[in-house]
Amino acid sequence: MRVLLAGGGTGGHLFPAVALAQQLLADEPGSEVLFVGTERGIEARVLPELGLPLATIDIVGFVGKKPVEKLAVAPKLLRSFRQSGAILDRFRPQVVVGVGGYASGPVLLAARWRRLPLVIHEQNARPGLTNRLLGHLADRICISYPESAGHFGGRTVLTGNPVRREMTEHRPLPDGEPELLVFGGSRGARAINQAVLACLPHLELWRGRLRIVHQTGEEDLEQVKEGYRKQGWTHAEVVPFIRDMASAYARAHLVLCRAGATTIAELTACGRPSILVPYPYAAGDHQTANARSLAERGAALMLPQTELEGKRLATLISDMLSDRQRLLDMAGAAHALGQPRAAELILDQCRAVARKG
Ligand SMILES: CC(=O)N[C@H]1[C@@H](OP(=O)(O)OP(=O)(O)OC[C@H]2O[C@@H](n3ccc(=O)[nH]c3=O)[C@H](O)[C@@H]2O)O[C@H](CO)[C@@H](O)[C@@H]1O
Repeated sequence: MRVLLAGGGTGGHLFPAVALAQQLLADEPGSEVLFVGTERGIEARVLPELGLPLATIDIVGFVGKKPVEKLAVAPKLLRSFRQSGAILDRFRPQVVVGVGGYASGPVLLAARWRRLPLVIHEQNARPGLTNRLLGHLADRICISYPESAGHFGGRTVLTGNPVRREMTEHRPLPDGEPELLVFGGSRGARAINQAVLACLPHLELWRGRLRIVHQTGEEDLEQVKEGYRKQGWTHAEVVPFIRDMASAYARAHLVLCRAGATTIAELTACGRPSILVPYPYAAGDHQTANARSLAERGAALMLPQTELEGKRLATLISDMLSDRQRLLDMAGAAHALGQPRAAELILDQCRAVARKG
């Protein structure tokens, strides 16, 4: 099957598309995939490293702009629509899959113009703007949470949110010295970075015993590195971005992170206990809804950002790492919520609507 995957911008949109490409290439070795995104999106950094092909279009975001600025965006939208058409005519996909993020908009519109079959994947319980606007054009809408069906009318299929292949293998909680994985979605989270530095003085008993792997995002890297160094936590690994998240999850006894939909899908696929700090400004506060769905099932602890403070955080981390049975129970509850067949189910929908030939 020849599949065009449109969208990205952030990891939460891109990595489910990577999961689909990996599954398709494994199931049908003769198949072809092409991603369409932007030069500025995470896809331009990540896909070449994975050996997956990317075509780019020029597009800028619409949301949050003033009316005058929106007008200025109009010619760019037209150009991105033409660029998308040219890419579609060259690649001639049998099906186009939109994974959300504004780059998927013009591609899906240009594909519908050419009467190509369209499948949309929505990662969140509350759908993003692009998917809401384009939902009525799609042949199938694959959703990750039953709640989002209401936003799309009919044509939805509950598939779950697929995770990259290397994360689908469940690995039990490791033995040995404890390891804490800290990350703030695909771009890092300043509030988490600062809270972790503020909690170190309250984790004195753990110094030298607890290994921390901390993704900061690009902007805060130096400041966070300096914070660990000043406080004598010399064995923390502080990086702007983690390429091999599967290994990072596998080594972790506890994860401190945001509650983006793809992060949640990975925590449940890998079966890892977590402290979730929802990003409070996400559209419709959807990260709180994501976090709550795990917390209510004993699969995570939710810590609202308003309560994120050094001493409190240190107490939570310390209490959890001291109680292996609690970690194991939480890991088990998380794993029970995983959706290991999500990629296969979405590809089944693609096959059902794909053009022949
Ligand atoms: C602020 C905001 O609105 N964020 C949204 C965005 O988040 P964001 O892009 O942060 O998405 P998620 O938290 O869902 O996923 C992050 C992804 O990046 C990967 N990763 C992260 C850090 C790292 O160092 N290396 C790495 O590979 C993770 O493994 C995961 O695959 O898209 C998600 C999916 O639509 C939404 O649910 C989030 O609410």
